[in-house]
Amino acid sequence: MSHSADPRPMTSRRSGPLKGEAQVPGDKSISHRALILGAMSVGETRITGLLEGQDVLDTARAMAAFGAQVERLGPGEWSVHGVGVGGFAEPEGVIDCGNSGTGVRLIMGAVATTPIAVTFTGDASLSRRPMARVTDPLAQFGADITTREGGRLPITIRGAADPVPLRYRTPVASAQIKSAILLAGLNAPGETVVIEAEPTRDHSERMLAGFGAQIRSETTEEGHVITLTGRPELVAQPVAVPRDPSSAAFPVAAALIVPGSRIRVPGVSRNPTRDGLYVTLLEMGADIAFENPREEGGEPVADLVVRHGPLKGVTVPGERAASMIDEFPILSVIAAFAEGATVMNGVAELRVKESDRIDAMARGLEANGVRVEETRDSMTVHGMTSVPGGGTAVTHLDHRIAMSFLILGLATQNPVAVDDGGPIATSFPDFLPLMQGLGGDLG
Ligand SMILES: O=C(O)C1=C[C@@H](OP(=O)(O)O)[C@@H](O)[C@H](O)C1
Ligand SMILES: C=C(OP(=O)(O)O)C(=O)O
Repeated sequence: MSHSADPRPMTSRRSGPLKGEAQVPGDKSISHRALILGAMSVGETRITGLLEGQDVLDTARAMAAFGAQVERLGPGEWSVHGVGVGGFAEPEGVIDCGNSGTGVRLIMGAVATTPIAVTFTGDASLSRRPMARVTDPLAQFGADITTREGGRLPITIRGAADPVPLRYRTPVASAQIKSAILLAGLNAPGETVVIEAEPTRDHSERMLAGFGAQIRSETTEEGHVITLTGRPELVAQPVAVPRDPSSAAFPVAAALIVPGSRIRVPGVSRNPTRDGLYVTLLEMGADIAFENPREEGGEPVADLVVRHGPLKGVTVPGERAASMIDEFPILSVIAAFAEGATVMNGVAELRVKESDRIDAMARGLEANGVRVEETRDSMTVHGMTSVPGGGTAVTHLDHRIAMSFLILGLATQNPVAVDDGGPIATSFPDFLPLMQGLGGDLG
């Protein structure tokens, strides 16, 4: 929900060794998709391990507004009785997606081929983010779409009564664009095809197949090609949401930079399309063991055991960016403690997230004594043996910026403050108690 809550300043301080087990929340990407696909299915979808962050709660509310029966049965346990593909009813009010790019872009896709009129809104951050990347292809299905100037929210979509399928090459590596098109393609006759230059997170493809859609992915000379056959009957499925590797990155980072730490983070998704941070950390020399590798809810998972140790700077190739796109803010914090420079290439997309994450990280790190260089699509962090801290980071309604700087302060000489930790609740509501439980001095 968009709300203008008062800012919640938070501070973190140099801490003793972090110890114990970090039970991080359910994966945010899979949680949104479980609710949306549940709502587009026939029958009851039971979800366990759902992330109960504000982004996902906003998606749950939207599904109820379209006529699905959405019920919370217990912590992380939800039931969705769907209305079937093409079965969404016109909602009475606007659909407010709060802070969530995934929520608004996927739901816009899901309504674009159903003949209902829906107006979407979001908070100040979401209202600044580009939406034409999704509304342009959705219009090609036959939807009638009006946006605020510059393709921004609020947006009204009148879904196509007689949709035509689409063949579309995505202009930027984005699972949200791909997923919006696939969800729209569900109610278009024939084959909808998405072509991406670099593979992006594949949860939509895995889950659509699990719900009974005919979908295939192949790598051709055109790129990574996903083909969906429209008008399936989606069949309700139990969904066990694995723990979020993007949330796990915060306690993992803390253990890597606070001397003497050793923590365990159980049940984290190791989906290869989400694994780039962990590949990078191993290259930096991080001491991370992946124990008990197994399959849970259709995703590879493992228990992470992380120990503090020396790290060295590396160059992260641009081709890896999509598989760790949300982890660059926390990587730039880890990089501040590595020997030498860490160069992050091909990261222009960071400029259109909840905030301009290159700018937010660069300014915040500089305020804490770390040297950073940036270009339009790269960032270089110069590591140091002792990081001064003592600064305040501006978080710009961005949960990952807030969490990244609070982790920084656990290992700096002086405390690190953030102007507003409120947005952390969008993706990791128990971040503070979880980090305090490991021994972190923050709040
Ligand atoms: O599809 C998804 O669930 C997501 C895709 C990514 O966004 P883009 O598609 O804009 O890269 C990522 O940053 C976001 O947190 C979640
Ligand atoms: C970019 C993110 O989310 P979204 O695009 O869904 O707002 C994120 O969680 O880092």
